[in-house]
Amino acid sequence: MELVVEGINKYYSLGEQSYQALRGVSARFQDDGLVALVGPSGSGKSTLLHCLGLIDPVESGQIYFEGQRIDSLGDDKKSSFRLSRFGFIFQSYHLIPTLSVVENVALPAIYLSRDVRRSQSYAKHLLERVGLGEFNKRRVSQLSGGQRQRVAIARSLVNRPRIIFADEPTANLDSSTSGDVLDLFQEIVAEEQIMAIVSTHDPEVAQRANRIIKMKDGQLEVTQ
Ligand SMILES: Nc1ncnc2c1ncn2[C@@H]1O[C@H](COP(=O)(O)OP(=O)(O)OP(=O)(O)O)[C@@H](O)[C@H]1O
Repeated sequence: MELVVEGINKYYSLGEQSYQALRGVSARFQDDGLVALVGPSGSGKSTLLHCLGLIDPVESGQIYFEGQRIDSLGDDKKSSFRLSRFGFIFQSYHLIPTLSVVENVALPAIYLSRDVRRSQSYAKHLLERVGLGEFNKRRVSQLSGGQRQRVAIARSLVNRPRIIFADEPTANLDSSTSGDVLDLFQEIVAEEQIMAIVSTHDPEVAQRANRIIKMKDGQLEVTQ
């Protein structure tokens, strides 16, 4: 699959001033497997992931998925596009503590108005896949960090996405747990032929990547 960005600019307003976090970013991703987005703190990695994943709007420039322009979709179309094609994994998991593990995993499917029972049954299958089959009914607060990130991986897969955006997925994990979570993630991404764009400071992620993209001051520095 192909994701193309052309000249995107993103500003944050800071009181009366504005700060330009992305400066004319252009890139083409095509069946790239695991892509690592690296660069110093504040260089714009999270901002770029949020914009590519249609979580945040861009001020100018265009984003195309399989040739279709997606940044200019209306709000409803944008969110159903995002839910059905993209999955997300965050540094601090973003799981809902009042829901059970299986309910968390099924949630993006429920948001797409999919059948609740079928969504939960697929969620259970995904939890087996990430090694948490026995934890379906637990609350998220009863899980370790590594287990929470496995739940988040399962959740990112529930709508069978084409692209997963992961924002520093191992930043809160110790190195041995990170290694295990990355092994699993890498395996699933390859099996399902999903493209994964991962922002990271973790050299282990970069080592595993099929492609490394470097950011500096809101721009792409070097692509390989
Ligand atoms: N909501 C916001 N409001 C104002 N400025 C922001 C906001 N979010 C990010 N920024 C600024 O935009 C720039 C890019 O931030 P971003 O979080 O994308 O960087 P990053 O490369 O992901 O950093 P890190 O590696 O520390 O996570 C930074 O200068 C940051 O201070």
